[in-house]
Amino acid sequence: MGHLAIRDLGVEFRRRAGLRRETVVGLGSATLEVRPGEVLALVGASGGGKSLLAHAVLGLLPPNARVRGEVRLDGQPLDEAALRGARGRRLALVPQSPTHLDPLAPVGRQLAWAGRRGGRAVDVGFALAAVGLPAASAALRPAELSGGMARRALLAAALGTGADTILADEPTDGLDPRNAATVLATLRQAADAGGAVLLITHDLALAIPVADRVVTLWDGATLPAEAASAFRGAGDDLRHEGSRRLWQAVPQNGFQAGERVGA
Ligand SMILES: Nc1ncnc2c1ncn2[C@@H]1O[C@H](COP(=O)(O)OP(=O)(O)OP(=O)(O)O)[C@@H](O)[C@H]1O
Repeated sequence: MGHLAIRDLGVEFRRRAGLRRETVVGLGSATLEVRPGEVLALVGASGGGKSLLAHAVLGLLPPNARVRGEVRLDGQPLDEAALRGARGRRLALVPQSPTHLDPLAPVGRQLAWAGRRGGRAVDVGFALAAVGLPAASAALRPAELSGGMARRALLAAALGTGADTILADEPTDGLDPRNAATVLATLRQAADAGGAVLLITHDLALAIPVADRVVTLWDGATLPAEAASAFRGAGDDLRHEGSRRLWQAVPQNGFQAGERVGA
């Protein structure tokens, strides 16, 4: 059972600007909890820090990053040693960029590696079918995959680890509606099997049908979670003004081009 708790997580970068050094805030402050058996959607505008949150949890930030805050897995602090043990076993990332696949290895082999990292044998054909990929894609190298196929291969690899806590960063980006639905259904199944799934997306409308709760990243900080079912009608069941504004801004609710959310 996965239970991921993040408290006041912030990320800054140190960089040189001419002769000066400056600090850039990538993620202001994020607090959220992903419980076993749920899909928690983290939504927010592009550049808000959603990917940084996932990378900070997994310890994948570059050396010039400074991370503040607390991350716990099943109540235990996820410090460096705990992370080494959990990454690829308890905790898996579906990265946003398909470049995370090894360019030289066939997909099937990469799925088998992922399983081995998690201490299990992967049925490659089954893992591919679960994300809507044909069995023949096991023999293909990443360069032979379409962008959408590569994205689904990344999801298959993350699930192949058997991790009970999955952080999926824009997993439907670039997918047609049918394949996006397959990916979301697969994540839902992982949660229904007891896993904790953090679904990171800029697309609130896409997240609502699959998520149990939704956390909005607003101006660099998270709003308290809302029930996904509260995003309906005029948004009267939503508890926070920021959530209401986000809901009113989705195209289905008559968002006008040029309107600015939060203005
Ligand atoms: N290595 C880095 N050095 C400096 N700034 C960075 C670095 N990585 C990310 N940032 C900045 O941090 C902010 C948040 O980036 P992040 O990739 O987390 O956004 P996001 O919400 O995932 O957006 P998107 O949905 O477009 O991927 C951005 O302003 C980005 O430019």
